[in-house]
Amino acid sequence: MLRVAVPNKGALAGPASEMLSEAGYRQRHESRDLTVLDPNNDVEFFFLRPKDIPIYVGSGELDLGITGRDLALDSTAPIEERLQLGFGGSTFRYAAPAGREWKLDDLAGKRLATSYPNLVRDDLAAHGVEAEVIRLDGAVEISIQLGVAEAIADVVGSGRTLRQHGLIAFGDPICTSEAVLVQRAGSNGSPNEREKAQLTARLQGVVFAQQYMMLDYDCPKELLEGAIAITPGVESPTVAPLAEDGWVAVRAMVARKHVNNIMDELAEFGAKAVLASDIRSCRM
Ligand SMILES: Nc1ncnc2c1ncn2[C@@H]1O[C@H](COP(=O)(O)OP(=O)(O)OP(=O)(O)O)[C@@H](O)[C@H]1O
Ligand SMILES: O=P(O)(O)OC[C@H]1O[C@H](OP(=O)(O)OP(=O)(O)O)[C@H](O)[C@@H]1O
Ligand SMILES: [Mg+2]
Repeated sequence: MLRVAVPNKGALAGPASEMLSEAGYRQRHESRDLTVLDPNNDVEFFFLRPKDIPIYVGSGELDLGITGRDLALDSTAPIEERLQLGFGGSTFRYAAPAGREWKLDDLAGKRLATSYPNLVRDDLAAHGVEAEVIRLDGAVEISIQLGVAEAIADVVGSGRTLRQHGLIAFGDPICTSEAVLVQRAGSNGSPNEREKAQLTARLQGVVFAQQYMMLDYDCPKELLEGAIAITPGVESPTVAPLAEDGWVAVRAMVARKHVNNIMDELAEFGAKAVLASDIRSCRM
């Protein structure tokens, strides 16, 4: 039986469970449940703190886990990314009081508060900056005001928390994060590889389905070549004859973020009845 770790709280918990449900797995109904057995799929899910998930997966006790790339990098556990899941996007950045220009070198000799001390120490070392790293559990943005640090390094989503505390991000992002499926480092080809590959493929199907849409349209035959250039699909589009002579129906997957531009372009080009629909899941 495959044993899989899922975030039990925080920004990643809801979307991770939704993605697993969409991929056909049983998820918990009670937020206090710490395990769920899915006998049909031969998987047991363990609901754990996202920060702890690299430890369980790195020890080999659990086969796969969902966590944030930033948390995975901060952990010293031997784990590797198997799949990017496309949600929980954030950047991890240095920040300090607004009102002056900050550069990375300005951190030399300063106290820097963070919940991700390893990630920060590695980045400071890579830039040759020596600063004192103060480890806090959360609410890091308030630490400067409270006098324990001169600067911070923290997760930035919308940027609202930084603004609210009069802070400004500076320097290149230390890390660009999203939710990732992780496994123990070097465990590809382990005895349960087939089961791990199946869960990975199912999640990949949902990730693709969320990032793509299906486009259908009618196209005059003489414009087909140009229309295919606009919607080349993933492999190549499906083209089928229409009852009316001189027309074909075209079906192709397009990236969700470009769908409206592509629909405008097709309509301008001479396509008719351009329809966009959601994809629930797929295997590529
Ligand atoms: N505001 C946000 N927007 C997007 N992703 C976020 C945001 N906050 C956190 N994350 C992501 O979620 C993960 C951290 O999750 P979470 O906040 O649940 O952990 P935690 O801070 O260790 O736990 P807690 O805050 O409950 O003590 C990281 O991968 C981070 O990049
Ligand atoms: O840029 P924003 O959209 O404002 O989000 C960023 C904030 O969200 C996270 O905090 P969380 O809610 O996890 O609380 P924590 O500080 O206790 O970890 C993160 O640590 C930042 O504080
Ligand atoms: Mg948090």
